[in-house]
Amino acid sequence: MASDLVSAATKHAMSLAKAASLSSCAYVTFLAGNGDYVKGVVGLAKGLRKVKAAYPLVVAVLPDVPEEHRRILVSQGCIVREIEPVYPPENQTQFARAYYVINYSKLRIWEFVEYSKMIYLDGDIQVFDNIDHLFDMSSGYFYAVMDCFCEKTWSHSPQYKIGYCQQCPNKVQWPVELGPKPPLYFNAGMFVYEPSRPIYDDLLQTLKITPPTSFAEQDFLNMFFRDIYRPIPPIYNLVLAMLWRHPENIELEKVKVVHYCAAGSKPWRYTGEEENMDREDITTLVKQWRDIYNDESLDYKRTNAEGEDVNNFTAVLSECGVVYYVTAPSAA
Ligand SMILES: O=c1ccn([C@@H]2O[C@H](COP(=O)(O)OP(=O)(O)O)[C@@H](O)[C@H]2O)c(=O)[nH]1
Ligand SMILES: OC[C@H]1O[C@H](O[C@@H]2[C@@H](O)[C@H](O)[C@@H](O)[C@H](O)[C@@H]2O)[C@H](O)[C@@H](O)[C@H]1O
Ligand SMILES: [Mn+2]
Repeated sequence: MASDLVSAATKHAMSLAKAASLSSCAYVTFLAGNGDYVKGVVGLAKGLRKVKAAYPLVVAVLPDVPEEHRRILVSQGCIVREIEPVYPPENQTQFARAYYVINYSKLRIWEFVEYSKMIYLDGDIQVFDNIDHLFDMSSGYFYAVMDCFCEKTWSHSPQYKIGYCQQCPNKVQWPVELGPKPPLYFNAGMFVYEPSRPIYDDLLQTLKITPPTSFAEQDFLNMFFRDIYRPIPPIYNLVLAMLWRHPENIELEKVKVVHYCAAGSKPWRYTGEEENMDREDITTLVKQWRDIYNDESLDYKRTNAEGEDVNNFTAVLSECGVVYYVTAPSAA
């Protein structure tokens, strides 16, 4: 009995793996620790399913992500890939947020060369409209949405100190005495990129000789990809602070991707107490995230070639000790 199941599972996993390798695009996110960000990733997996994304969601997990969280992600149709941490050189830098040091591990996703193009999404992002078309953009560039420098998290920067922001470059001109205007700067919570072994090796080699800075891997990626960075519209990564810092640049009804990065905005731990968190647009966006997260109809249903629900199949397998991470053809 168990041996039949195992051979069936092997065949099933191999057919799915073959299907996944044919579709050389995928979404990818990053998960670290044993805390509640796993809820963000589950919400993202369900959101991609709701918009009928055509590609799987790969989750790059650090070794400290517990087995139970990995099972939850597999049960939601995710492809779970363990990565080793990446640390910046020894430094005295004060990161904008202390935990940013773990975000350098995101660089491992350049090693996922079985995919020709990937869209990286932070675990605190939700996709409310299909964005598969972004995979069709010209290759050879790094696509991401421009960030905003107006939040207190930027108070260390010359931009913040003089009130300059790339979102409104004519409001406060960049003073000549500060030298050339800073190049366009992207938010690293969402980007379209091409995995590549040579670029991966170059990233890690370059990191070894690059002193860390406040926004950790985001600063590093902006420096590294400066020459091929192409801005894409903010509808693809609404950094929430834009709603109160640059509302003139945002048409909320057209936004496809929301990034819950403002302090206090993580939907799975939202209380509404922090600054700006009582805004109607924020409470609405948090509810929209929670509606998806709590929608059981969006849970992943594993089916075989005959379309039969095989969820119990996975459960039975795990009972007889066979735990495998099925590479599903699509998390959606
Ligand atoms: O404890 C943590 C902190 C961060 N992350 C991952 O790292 C990303 C970047 O961190 P965060 O989104 O909190 O930064 P922000 O965009 O809010 O500055 C998160 O979205 C998660 O994917 C994680 O998995 N566990
Ligand atoms: O490790 C650095 C992080 O830097 C970025 O977050 C920041 C940035 O967006 C600021 O502009 C905001 O003011 C701030 O709130 C927000 O946390 C990325 O979202 C995240 O993925 C990660 O790269
Ligand atoms: Mn984020």
